[in-house]
Amino acid sequence: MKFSANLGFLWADRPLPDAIRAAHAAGFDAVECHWPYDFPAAEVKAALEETGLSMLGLNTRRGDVTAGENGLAALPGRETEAREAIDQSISYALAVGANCIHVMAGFASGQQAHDCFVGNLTYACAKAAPYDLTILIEPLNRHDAPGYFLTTTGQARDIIEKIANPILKLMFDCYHVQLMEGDISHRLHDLLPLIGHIQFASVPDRGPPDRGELNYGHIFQVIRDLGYDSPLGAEYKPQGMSDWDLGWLHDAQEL
Ligand SMILES: O=C(O)C(=O)[C@H](O)CO
Ligand SMILES: [Mg+2]
Repeated sequence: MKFSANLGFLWADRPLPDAIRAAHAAGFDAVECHWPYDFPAAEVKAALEETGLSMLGLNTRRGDVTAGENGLAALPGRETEAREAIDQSISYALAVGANCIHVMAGFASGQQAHDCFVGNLTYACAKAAPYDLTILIEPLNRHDAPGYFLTTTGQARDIIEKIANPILKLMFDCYHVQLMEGDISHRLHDLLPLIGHIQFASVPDRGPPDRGELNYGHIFQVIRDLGYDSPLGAEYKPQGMSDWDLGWLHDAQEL
């Protein structure tokens, strides 16, 4: 199996080009990031070319982070900013050769927020379609992101089916799904046609996948047996030296 290092959490203390080099040296097959916009795209692209890794995905910017914002796309009245953020993410993705853009919804609720999110995602799909990019939406769990608009795979499925554009897909983050809904194996099976990217971390501490309440040895095999062969995103937060032991990676790459 193949694995992507999420550089929003792994080697996050380094400039993004150096984090890409570290992920390559550690044996990852690909990388992905959160918000790369502080780093010149040319430097990121050069590090990708030097290592041979591809950048799988990046997120739209969150808005006013100092005010606690976590995305703009479901915020009624903020459509102009949300669409600028989408345009920015597409430009950056094209400049570095990234495949997927996660459009972040933000903290909101209700029908107006839903309509706003659908409108902005429809815009994102129309803008991204000529470039063979995938637009992702990701349910986040209520412990880490209380008040976030998108929280369950059912809600995401409804939105994806309503927009009905094949480039709009689900980011299935096993960590968030377990905290909100559980039943990971059945959900992976049922949602497979809608899934554009899979991420993972231990539950509940968001550490490496070789501990916690989920058995990733089993889940990785479920994913493999489903015929899903894109790299899986290691999106976890190492907290101590032992969390940097990548034995799990080398074992899982043999599956
Ligand atoms: O939080 C996550 O799981 C993500 O994947 C986002 O990209 C960052 O909020
Ligand atoms: Mg995630």
